[in-house]
Amino acid sequence: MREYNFDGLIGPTHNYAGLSPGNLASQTHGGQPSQPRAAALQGLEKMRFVSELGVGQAVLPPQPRPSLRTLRALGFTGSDEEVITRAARDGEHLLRLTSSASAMWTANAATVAPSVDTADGRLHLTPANLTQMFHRAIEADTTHAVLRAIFADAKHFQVHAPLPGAAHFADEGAANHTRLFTPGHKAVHLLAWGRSAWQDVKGPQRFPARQTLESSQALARLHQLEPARVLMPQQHPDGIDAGAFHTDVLAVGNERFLMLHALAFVEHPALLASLREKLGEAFRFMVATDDELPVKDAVKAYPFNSQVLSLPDGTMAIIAPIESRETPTARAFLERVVAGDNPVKAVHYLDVRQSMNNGGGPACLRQRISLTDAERAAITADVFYSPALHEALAAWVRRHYREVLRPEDVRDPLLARETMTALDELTRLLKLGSVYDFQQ
Ligand SMILES: NCCC[C@H](NC(=O)CCC(=O)O)C(=O)O
Repeated sequence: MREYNFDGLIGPTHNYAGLSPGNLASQTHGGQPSQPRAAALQGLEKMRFVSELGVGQAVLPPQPRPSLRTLRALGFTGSDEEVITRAARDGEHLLRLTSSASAMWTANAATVAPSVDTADGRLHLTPANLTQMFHRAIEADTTHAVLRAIFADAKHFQVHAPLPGAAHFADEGAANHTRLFTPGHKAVHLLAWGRSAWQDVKGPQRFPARQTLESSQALARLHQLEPARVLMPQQHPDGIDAGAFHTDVLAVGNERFLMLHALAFVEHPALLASLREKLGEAFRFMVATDDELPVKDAVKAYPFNSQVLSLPDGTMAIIAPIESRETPTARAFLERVVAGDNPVKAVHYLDVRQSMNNGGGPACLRQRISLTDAERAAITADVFYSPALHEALAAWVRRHYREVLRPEDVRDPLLARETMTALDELTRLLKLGSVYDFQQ
């Protein structure tokens, strides 16, 4: 098995609309101009870096925005241009909600269980319904279509439908999922959650908890995971109230290593004890206390939203956002990790600032999918990273993306046209077939 990081290609409408309460970066940068072209190229550079480390890399496409399908479903009629002009008359907010390039954060696209962990020996994927935030909920249908197109071979893959219902089964995908394993032990899946639909659990006071316990339970069932190898910790309500809207803002794990902030989970010492019991002596962890790394710094600098990657030489490397190098407490923690008794031997700081300014670090930008050789061979879409694909995608970005997008630009009907032209070309470049509603 080899892990592939499926990064979201940042879409042409990348903008700062302040859409996510509880996500402090989104709130802070709302209304500022964005740089879609630079954003997409930053994302591609991260893919290049990861690939050059010898780690599997692949790409997932952006989604059509503004979502004309959504605007039509809300009653705006006429040609594409008329739909946008009419929606703009009702104010900019609806256009902002339907123009977000938020599908770039593919950690939220789905939750995945590799075939070694599932009862039927197939790889299971469930697109996240993202019902907690309207601008993200409209991603689910297209994500489902894209995953069905890529993971089409039913012998190897099962792509489930997004979880049904609204608030009860709110699901944010792999941002709340961590898979850990040690030699000689089966993998353990951590499926975290922030609130319960039915049980009386103390949740955050200030900001919304996005994922429910009941969703995590449904994912464990759908993916046919062995119940004894699943743990469902609660995200710490104080962590959520400090801006950790997803688990991956305060915790990240890989194979036999987990690093976390003390406010990532409720009762983290008990969680670490059960992990030690399930994974044995080889399991390693590093906890940052609030004294060492104030949660405010962790939310601002995102050291836990790093990618922890297994390298071909058996060691691990951390890909952290440059904000973590600029924040002394975050940097000191990462340096302590590298010096500690664990497999991490290096930390690399990368610039994904365009995405960071909306609350998405290196880990948010990727969906981890472990594939056997046979599974990889069953995928016919051209989504696996290569220097040639990089060149083609960078040229595509330069051809189609605007340099700057101001908040009021979402009113421009040309933006939708440009995006459709770009995405239509992209589906051919990636050999995806017709996955978008405007292609039907
Ligand atoms: N995993 C990181 C997700 C970040 C994402 N941000 C946003 O949607 C901000 C969009 C805006 O405000 O323009 C979110 O909060 O779900």
